[in-house]
Amino acid sequence: MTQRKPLIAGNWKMNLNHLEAIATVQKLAFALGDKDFDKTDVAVLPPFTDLRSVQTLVDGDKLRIVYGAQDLSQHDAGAYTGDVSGVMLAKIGCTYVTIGHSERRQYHDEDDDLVNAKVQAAYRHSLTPILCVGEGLAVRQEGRHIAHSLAQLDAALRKITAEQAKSIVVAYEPVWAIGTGEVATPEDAQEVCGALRVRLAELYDAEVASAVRILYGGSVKSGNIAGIMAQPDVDGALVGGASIDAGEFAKICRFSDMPG
Ligand SMILES: O=C(CO)COP(=O)(O)O
Repeated sequence: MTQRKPLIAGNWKMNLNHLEAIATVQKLAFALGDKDFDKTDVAVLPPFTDLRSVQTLVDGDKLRIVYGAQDLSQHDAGAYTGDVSGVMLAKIGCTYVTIGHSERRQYHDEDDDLVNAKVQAAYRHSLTPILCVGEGLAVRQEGRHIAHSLAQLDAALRKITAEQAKSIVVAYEPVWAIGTGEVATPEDAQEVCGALRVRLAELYDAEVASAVRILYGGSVKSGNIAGIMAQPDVDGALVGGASIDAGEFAKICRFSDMPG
Protein backbone atom coordinates (compact mmCIF):
# COMPACT_ATOMS: atom_id res chain seq x y z
CA MET A 1 0.00 0.00 0.00
CA THR A 2 1.16 3.52 -0.75
CA GLN A 3 2.38 5.38 2.31
CA ARG A 4 0.20 8.49 2.39
CA LYS A 5 1.76 11.54 4.01
CA PRO A 6 -0.81 13.26 6.24
CA LEU A 7 -2.05 16.68 5.18
CA ILE A 8 -3.41 19.26 7.59
CA ALA A 9 -4.97 22.16 5.71
CA GLY A 10 -6.34 25.34 7.29
CA ASN A 11 -9.36 26.81 5.52
CA TRP A 12 -9.41 30.34 6.87
CA LYS A 13 -12.73 31.06 5.11
CA MET A 14 -13.45 34.83 5.06
CA ASN A 15 -11.14 35.66 7.96
CA LEU A 16 -7.80 37.48 8.35
CA ASN A 17 -6.68 40.41 6.16
CA HIS A 18 -3.29 40.34 4.46
CA LEU A 19 -1.46 41.83 7.44
CA GLU A 20 -3.08 39.34 9.81
CA ALA A 21 -2.22 36.61 7.31
CA ILE A 22 1.48 37.48 7.48
CA ALA A 23 1.43 37.47 11.29
CA THR A 24 -0.44 34.16 11.38
CA VAL A 25 1.85 32.37 8.93
CA GLN A 26 4.92 33.73 10.75
CA LYS A 27 3.61 32.40 14.06
CA LEU A 28 2.80 29.05 12.49
CA ALA A 29 6.27 28.80 10.94
CA PHE A 30 7.81 29.63 14.29
CA ALA A 31 5.76 26.96 16.07
CA LEU A 32 6.56 24.16 13.62
CA GLY A 33 9.95 22.63 12.88
CA ASP A 34 11.52 20.47 10.20
CA LYS A 35 10.57 17.30 12.04
CA ASP A 36 6.90 18.34 11.87
CA PHE A 37 7.10 19.05 8.14
CA ASP A 38 8.94 15.77 7.57
CA LYS A 39 5.95 13.94 9.06
CA THR A 40 3.04 16.06 7.87
CA ASP A 41 2.25 18.42 4.99
CA VAL A 42 0.88 21.72 6.29
CA ALA A 43 -1.18 24.04 4.10
CA VAL A 44 -3.04 27.29 4.62
CA LEU A 45 -5.95 28.37 2.43
CA PRO A 46 -6.35 32.12 2.94
CA PRO A 47 -8.70 34.55 1.18
CA PHE A 48 -7.56 35.63 -2.32
CA THR A 49 -6.44 39.08 -1.10
CA ASP A 50 -3.89 37.46 1.25
CA LEU A 51 -2.24 35.15 -1.24
CA ARG A 52 0.41 37.52 -2.57
CA SER A 53 1.55 38.39 0.96
CA VAL A 54 1.67 34.73 1.94
CA GLN A 55 3.64 33.93 -1.21
CA THR A 56 6.19 36.65 -0.46
CA LEU A 57 6.66 35.41 3.10
CA VAL A 58 6.86 31.72 2.18
CA ASP A 59 9.34 32.37 -0.66
CA GLY A 60 11.40 34.96 1.24
CA ASP A 61 11.80 32.85 4.38
CA LYS A 62 11.87 29.53 2.49
CA LEU A 63 9.06 28.18 4.65
CA ARG A 64 7.85 24.62 4.26
CA ILE A 65 4.23 25.72 4.64
CA VAL A 66 2.36 25.53 1.35
CA TYR A 67 -0.75 27.46 0.45
CA GLY A 68 -3.75 27.50 -1.78
CA ALA A 69 -7.03 29.21 -2.54
CA GLN A 70 -10.57 28.53 -1.36
CA ASP A 71 -12.15 28.54 -4.83
CA LEU A 72 -11.38 29.17 -8.50
CA SER A 73 -13.32 29.96 -11.66
CA GLN A 74 -14.11 27.17 -14.08
CA HIS A 75 -12.88 29.56 -16.81
CA ASP A 76 -9.27 30.52 -17.50
CA ALA A 77 -9.79 34.19 -18.46
CA GLY A 78 -12.44 36.55 -19.74
CA ALA A 79 -15.45 38.63 -18.80
CA TYR A 80 -16.25 37.01 -15.45
CA THR A 81 -16.40 39.88 -13.00
CA GLY A 82 -15.23 39.02 -9.53
CA ASP A 83 -13.83 35.61 -10.42
CA VAL A 84 -10.24 34.39 -10.07
CA SER A 85 -8.76 31.86 -12.48
CA GLY A 86 -6.51 28.86 -12.09
CA VAL A 87 -3.96 30.67 -14.27
CA MET A 88 -3.72 33.41 -11.64
CA LEU A 89 -3.57 30.99 -8.72
CA ALA A 90 -0.79 28.96 -10.36
CA LYS A 91 1.16 32.15 -11.06
CA ILE A 92 0.97 33.15 -7.39
CA GLY A 93 2.40 29.80 -6.31
CA CYS A 94 -0.69 28.03 -5.04
CA THR A 95 -0.34 24.29 -4.53
CA TYR A 96 -3.96 23.60 -3.64
CA VAL A 97 -7.41 24.90 -4.40
CA THR A 98 -10.50 23.99 -2.43
CA ILE A 99 -13.42 23.02 -4.68
CA GLY A 100 -17.03 22.32 -3.81
CA HIS A 101 -16.93 23.42 -0.19
CA SER A 102 -20.42 23.13 1.29
CA GLU A 103 -20.48 26.89 1.89
CA ARG A 104 -19.95 27.45 -1.87
CA ARG A 105 -22.56 24.82 -2.70
CA GLN A 106 -25.02 26.43 -0.26
CA TYR A 107 -24.44 30.18 -0.61
CA HIS A 108 -23.38 30.27 -4.28
CA ASP A 109 -25.57 27.46 -5.61
CA GLU A 110 -22.58 25.49 -6.88
CA ASP A 111 -23.86 22.21 -8.25
CA ASP A 112 -22.03 19.01 -9.15
CA ASP A 113 -21.53 20.06 -12.79
CA LEU A 114 -19.87 23.30 -11.76
CA VAL A 115 -17.72 21.48 -9.21
CA ASN A 116 -16.62 19.09 -11.97
CA ALA A 117 -15.77 22.01 -14.29
CA LYS A 118 -13.71 23.56 -11.51
CA VAL A 119 -11.83 20.30 -10.87
CA GLN A 120 -10.97 20.21 -14.59
CA ALA A 121 -9.88 23.87 -14.43
CA ALA A 122 -7.58 23.12 -11.49
CA TYR A 123 -5.88 20.28 -13.37
CA ARG A 124 -5.41 22.47 -16.45
CA HIS A 125 -3.11 24.60 -14.30
CA SER A 126 -1.44 21.92 -12.19
CA LEU A 127 -3.28 22.90 -9.05
CA THR A 128 -4.23 20.11 -6.66
CA PRO A 129 -7.95 20.15 -5.89
CA ILE A 130 -9.12 19.67 -2.34
CA LEU A 131 -12.52 18.34 -3.33
CA CYS A 132 -15.10 18.71 -0.57
CA VAL A 133 -18.03 16.33 -0.22
CA GLY A 134 -20.42 15.64 2.63
CA GLU A 135 -24.03 15.46 3.66
CA GLY A 136 -26.35 17.79 5.53
CA LEU A 137 -28.19 16.85 8.68
CA ALA A 138 -31.40 15.67 6.99
CA VAL A 139 -29.49 13.31 4.68
CA ARG A 140 -27.56 11.91 7.64
CA GLN A 141 -30.78 11.36 9.61
CA GLU A 142 -32.23 9.46 6.66
CA GLY A 143 -29.11 7.26 6.61
CA ARG A 144 -28.16 8.33 3.07
CA HIS A 145 -24.82 9.96 3.98
CA ILE A 146 -22.64 7.44 2.18
CA ALA A 147 -24.68 7.41 -1.05
CA HIS A 148 -24.80 11.22 -1.00
CA SER A 149 -21.04 11.64 -0.56
CA LEU A 150 -20.23 8.99 -3.19
CA ALA A 151 -22.56 10.66 -5.70
CA GLN A 152 -20.75 13.96 -5.15
CA LEU A 153 -17.41 12.19 -5.69
CA ASP A 154 -18.60 10.47 -8.89
CA ALA A 155 -19.87 13.73 -10.36
CA ALA A 156 -16.76 15.73 -9.45
CA LEU A 157 -14.45 13.20 -11.11
CA ARG A 158 -16.18 13.00 -14.50
CA LYS A 159 -13.56 13.30 -17.31
CA ILE A 160 -10.72 13.18 -14.76
CA THR A 161 -8.07 10.62 -15.71
CA ALA A 162 -6.50 8.11 -13.33
CA GLU A 163 -3.21 9.96 -13.59
CA GLN A 164 -4.93 13.17 -12.47
CA ALA A 165 -7.12 11.52 -9.83
CA LYS A 166 -4.06 10.04 -8.12
CA SER A 167 -3.09 13.49 -6.86
CA ILE A 168 -6.51 14.73 -5.77
CA VAL A 169 -7.27 15.38 -2.12
CA VAL A 170 -10.82 14.54 -1.05
CA ALA A 171 -12.23 16.14 2.09
CA TYR A 172 -15.23 14.55 3.79
CA GLU A 173 -16.99 17.37 5.58
CA PRO A 174 -20.41 16.53 7.03
CA VAL A 175 -22.26 19.85 6.90
CA TRP A 176 -23.83 19.27 10.32
CA ALA A 177 -20.35 19.19 11.86
CA ILE A 178 -19.04 22.41 10.29
CA GLY A 179 -18.69 25.32 12.67
CA THR A 180 -21.18 23.72 15.05
CA GLY A 181 -18.80 22.18 17.56
CA GLU A 182 -20.58 18.92 16.64
CA VAL A 183 -17.63 16.78 15.58
CA ALA A 184 -18.33 13.49 13.84
CA THR A 185 -17.00 10.55 15.81
CA PRO A 186 -13.81 8.97 14.49
CA GLU A 187 -15.98 6.00 13.45
CA ASP A 188 -18.36 8.30 11.51
CA ALA A 189 -15.37 9.81 9.72
CA GLN A 190 -13.87 6.40 8.95
CA GLU A 191 -17.16 5.01 7.65
CA VAL A 192 -17.46 7.62 4.90
CA CYS A 193 -13.73 8.05 4.20
CA GLY A 194 -13.44 4.27 3.80
CA ALA A 195 -16.41 4.22 1.42
CA LEU A 196 -14.89 7.06 -0.62
CA ARG A 197 -11.67 5.07 -1.00
CA VAL A 198 -13.55 1.96 -2.13
CA ARG A 199 -15.34 4.11 -4.71
CA LEU A 200 -12.01 5.48 -6.00
CA ALA A 201 -10.92 1.88 -6.58
CA GLU A 202 -14.18 1.23 -8.48
CA LEU A 203 -13.88 4.41 -10.56
CA TYR A 204 -10.16 3.89 -11.26
CA ASP A 205 -8.06 1.19 -9.65
CA ALA A 206 -6.42 0.11 -6.40
CA GLU A 207 -3.35 2.22 -7.10
CA VAL A 208 -5.36 5.42 -7.34
CA ALA A 209 -7.44 4.50 -4.30
CA SER A 210 -4.40 3.91 -2.14
CA ALA A 211 -2.62 7.08 -3.33
CA VAL A 212 -5.41 9.59 -2.70
CA ARG A 213 -5.40 11.47 0.57
CA ILE A 214 -8.81 11.69 2.21
CA LEU A 215 -9.28 14.33 4.88
CA TYR A 216 -11.95 14.82 7.50
CA GLY A 217 -13.32 18.30 8.21
CA GLY A 218 -15.82 19.63 10.72
CA SER A 219 -15.05 21.10 14.15
CA VAL A 220 -11.52 19.66 14.22
CA LYS A 221 -9.51 20.89 17.20
CA SER A 222 -6.31 19.89 18.99
CA GLY A 223 -8.46 17.95 21.47
CA ASN A 224 -10.10 15.66 18.91
CA ILE A 225 -7.57 15.37 16.05
CA ALA A 226 -5.65 12.36 17.38
CA GLY A 227 -8.69 10.07 17.47
CA ILE A 228 -9.71 11.10 13.97
CA MET A 229 -6.20 10.60 12.58
CA ALA A 230 -6.04 7.12 14.11
CA GLN A 231 -8.59 5.94 11.53
CA PRO A 232 -7.08 3.95 8.66
CA ASP A 233 -8.74 5.87 5.82
CA VAL A 234 -8.36 9.37 7.28
CA ASP A 235 -5.17 10.98 6.00
CA GLY A 236 -5.53 14.45 7.40
CA ALA A 237 -7.90 17.26 8.27
CA LEU A 238 -9.46 20.31 6.71
CA VAL A 239 -9.66 22.71 9.61
CA GLY A 240 -11.87 25.80 9.65
CA GLY A 241 -12.29 27.90 12.81
CA ALA A 242 -9.32 26.40 14.67
CA SER A 243 -6.96 27.20 11.77
CA ILE A 244 -7.01 30.97 12.23
CA ASP A 245 -5.35 30.60 15.63
CA ALA A 246 -1.74 29.78 14.76
CA GLY A 247 -1.00 28.16 18.14
CA GLU A 248 -4.02 25.89 18.01
CA PHE A 249 -3.43 25.03 14.35
CA ALA A 250 0.20 24.14 15.08
CA LYS A 251 -0.98 21.76 17.82
CA ILE A 252 -3.35 20.11 15.33
CA CYS A 253 -0.45 19.76 12.86
CA ARG A 254 1.53 17.97 15.58
CA PHE A 255 -1.25 15.40 16.14
CA SER A 256 1.22 12.54 15.94
CA ASP A 257 2.89 13.73 19.15
CA MET A 258 -0.38 13.39 21.08
CA PRO A 259 -1.83 10.38 22.84
CA GLY A 260 -4.52 8.75 20.63
O1 LIG B 1 -15.59 23.84 6.80
C1 LIG B 1 -14.61 23.45 7.42
C2 LIG B 1 -13.29 23.39 6.79
O2 LIG B 1 -13.38 23.55 5.42
C3 LIG B 1 -14.72 23.07 8.85
O3 LIG B 1 -14.96 24.21 9.59
P1 LIG B 1 -14.84 24.16 11.19
O4 LIG B 1 -13.53 23.52 11.51
O5 LIG B 1 -14.91 25.61 11.62
O6 LIG B 1 -16.01 23.34 11.66
